[in-house]
Amino acid sequence: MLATDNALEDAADSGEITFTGLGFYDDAGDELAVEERGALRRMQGLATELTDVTEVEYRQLRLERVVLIGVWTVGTIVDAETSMAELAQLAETAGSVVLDALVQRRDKPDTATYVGSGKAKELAEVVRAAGADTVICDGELTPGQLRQLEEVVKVKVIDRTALILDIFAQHATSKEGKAQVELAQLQYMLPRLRGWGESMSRQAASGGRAPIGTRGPGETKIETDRRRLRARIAKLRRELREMETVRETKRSSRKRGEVPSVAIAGYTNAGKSSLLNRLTGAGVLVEDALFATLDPTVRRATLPDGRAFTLTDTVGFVRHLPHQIVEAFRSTLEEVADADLILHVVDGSHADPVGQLSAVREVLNDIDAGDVPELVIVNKTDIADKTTVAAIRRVAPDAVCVSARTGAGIAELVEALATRVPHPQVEVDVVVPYNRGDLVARVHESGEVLHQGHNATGTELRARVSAALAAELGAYRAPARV
Ligand SMILES: Nc1nc2c(ncn2[C@@H]2O[C@H](COP(=O)(O)OP(=O)(O)OP(=O)(O)O)[C@@H](O)[C@H]2O)c(=O)[nH]1
Ligand SMILES: [Mg+2]
Repeated sequence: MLATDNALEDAADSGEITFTGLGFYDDAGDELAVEERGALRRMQGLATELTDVTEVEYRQLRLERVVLIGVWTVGTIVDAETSMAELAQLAETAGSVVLDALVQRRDKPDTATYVGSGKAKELAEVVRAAGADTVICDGELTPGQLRQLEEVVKVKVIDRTALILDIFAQHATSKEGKAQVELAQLQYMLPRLRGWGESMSRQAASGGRAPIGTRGPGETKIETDRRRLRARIAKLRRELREMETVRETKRSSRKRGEVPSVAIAGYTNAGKSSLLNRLTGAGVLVEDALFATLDPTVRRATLPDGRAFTLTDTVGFVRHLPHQIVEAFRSTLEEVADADLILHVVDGSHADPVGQLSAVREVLNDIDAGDVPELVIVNKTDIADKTTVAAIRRVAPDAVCVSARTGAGIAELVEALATRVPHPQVEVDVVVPYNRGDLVARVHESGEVLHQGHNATGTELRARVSAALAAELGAYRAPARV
């Protein structure tokens, strides 16, 4: 385990630095957070009674008993199964019970009803027999496809993007996280908006434009909704920009300290938070659920040689992460793009870790983090099979194998970190007067001390430090030795 500061810098976006003694986040605290989350889920269905609700509200109603449907266009049957298993896991994370799952082999999804018309009828039958209230499709559907499939199956139809957005909405806790998710949801909803349970909007939905005479002062509900949505989007954008400024300030103050930063990234549920906990004893929420972590958590850690760095836990990635999410979370994801090193955690026990590796790299490129040095960590080696681990090592030969659960390989990981975390750039040889103890402390904190001694005028230090700190020390350069 790495040494950690007790005064840990908490959730980078809370707008303030919270000091969390290690006892604060103990195991019991984690359980509590998980329990609270469950309670939140159970409260989701309150709006079920509404009869005249907008599309936005309607899509947010509880998903309870669901049937999954997928179109399998490319790849092997195993790929199709992995994809459906992930959809099932996402659905369960959102709080639903998966009753059945169907896959259809097609060259491309049907333009009208996503699956072919015959399959849609079969799906309707399965839905009826199982008593399901929702169908979830394994892809992103057009508004038209959603509506037409709904007409056949007679229950609510949502797509994978909406499902992921729903999970994010349930898991967001910080003010910024909530605002980011809401923004993503509204952007998803806007083009899909249609009234629900109201004749005017029904007309609009089936006929496209509302008939002449129904516009103007007697504006249709859908138009009012659209206007309300746009206003809300603008407001959220403004608020997020302000929060971003706060985050920027904090990040640049961290940068000024010139402590190298390491970001933990990877597919959702890979064990990123577990690894952070294992490395720092930080007590970050770990849950066998997708997207357990949405807010970046920054911890300070020290390498065995005394060098300090920051370690950031981040939101997990997923195949085809909805672009609305990437957009909305761009500012938090920038923490990753700004890092000196990315620890790319991959779940060695998963069915397709190599696919996950490339899905994550795609998102990293998307957020301009493609050039940041990356160290692949194969996690869960306690339950992974050897051939899978070997397959990962073929695509990532430098990968370090660990188990965050048992602690196996963690010592090797710390060693790898020690060689990868960048060393301070400038060597200085100074005598710091005794009244500048603050400077000496900073050299110890962010630099590497090569030699320390004391003389009549002050503390003699030979050390490697950042360029910024070297400049501050410039006034105390040691007299040339004879
Ligand atoms: N067997 C085993 N399970 C692990 C290991 N590391 C993590 N897990 C489990 O994997 C699940 C996910 O762990 P998290 O640490 O929450 O994963 P994450 O990557 O932070 O997930 P998100 O924040 O949801 O993206 C939890 O149930 C952990 O207990 C490991 O080394 N071995
Ligand atoms: Mg996590």
